[in-house]
Amino acid sequence: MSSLANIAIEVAGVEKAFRLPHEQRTTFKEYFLHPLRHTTFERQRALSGVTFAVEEGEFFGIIGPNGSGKSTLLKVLAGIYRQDAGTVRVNGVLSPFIELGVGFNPELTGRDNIRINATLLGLTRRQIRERFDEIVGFGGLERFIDQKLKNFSSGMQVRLAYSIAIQVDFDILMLDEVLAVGDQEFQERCFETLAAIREAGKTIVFVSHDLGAIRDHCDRAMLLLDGSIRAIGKPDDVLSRYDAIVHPVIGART
Ligand SMILES: Nc1ncnc2c1ncn2[C@@H]1O[C@H](COP(=O)(O)OP(=O)(O)OP(=O)(O)O)[C@@H](O)[C@H]1O
Repeated sequence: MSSLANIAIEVAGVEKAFRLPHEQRTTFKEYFLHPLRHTTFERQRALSGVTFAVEEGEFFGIIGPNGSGKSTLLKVLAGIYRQDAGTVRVNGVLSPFIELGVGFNPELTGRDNIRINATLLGLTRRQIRERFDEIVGFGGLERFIDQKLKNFSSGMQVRLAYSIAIQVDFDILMLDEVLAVGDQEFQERCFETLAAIREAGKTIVFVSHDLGAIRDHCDRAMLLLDGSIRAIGKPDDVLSRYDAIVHPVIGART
């Protein structure tokens, strides 16, 4: 393991569960028969004993089936959720890039949304002015920028959100399944920017169901299953493990 100075993210023994309410009374009759019966809660475990580290400058991929805990983990890293147990250490400025388009207002134009979203992400007025054309240009949104956001397709909204987010100064960029809705050409340009971000020594944590992208771009990958780490290492090895777990019968035949 590298010295701590080279570690961007260090996670040790992280646990996270959600409380899911169960309403016991569903009808008026039940309400009158059992007026004191309360809502009960079921604990939904989302992360269990999660321990790993990401080195500075790494392009680190996280994969796993739906509901395996990937987004919860990113939200714990970002401090949006507090873990129930364990420690999280983040060395450097984390991009607030967790769910694209947070703060977007569908009733406002693309132009106004850039101003608001970029302000929320920490850019000054002057930075927004200076970087405005680059944001619009990267998103290829020149023709749409004065239209209301509700008229943007979901792909266009993602283009806009991504274009703003990469203008924010950060050391660690977290992407949660955000490129999936972009078209092929936009995705390729995004991966070019990600390569440049990495060249600049910054760290990228990339959650995706696009296993090809994980294989092609990540230095290392991690497989989450039911909130636990099932594999971590070279993308090819982790993808094989994923395949063996998700398609065990096929895996057994090959
Ligand atoms: N806010 C929440 N309240 C209650 N349960 C939640 C909440 N967020 C996530 N969960 C539960 O935690 C588990 C992990 O969910 P999470 O969204 O982290 O999975 P994921 O791997 O990101 O899934 P996906 O690939 O579908 O995006 C799931 O069982 C989910 O139902």
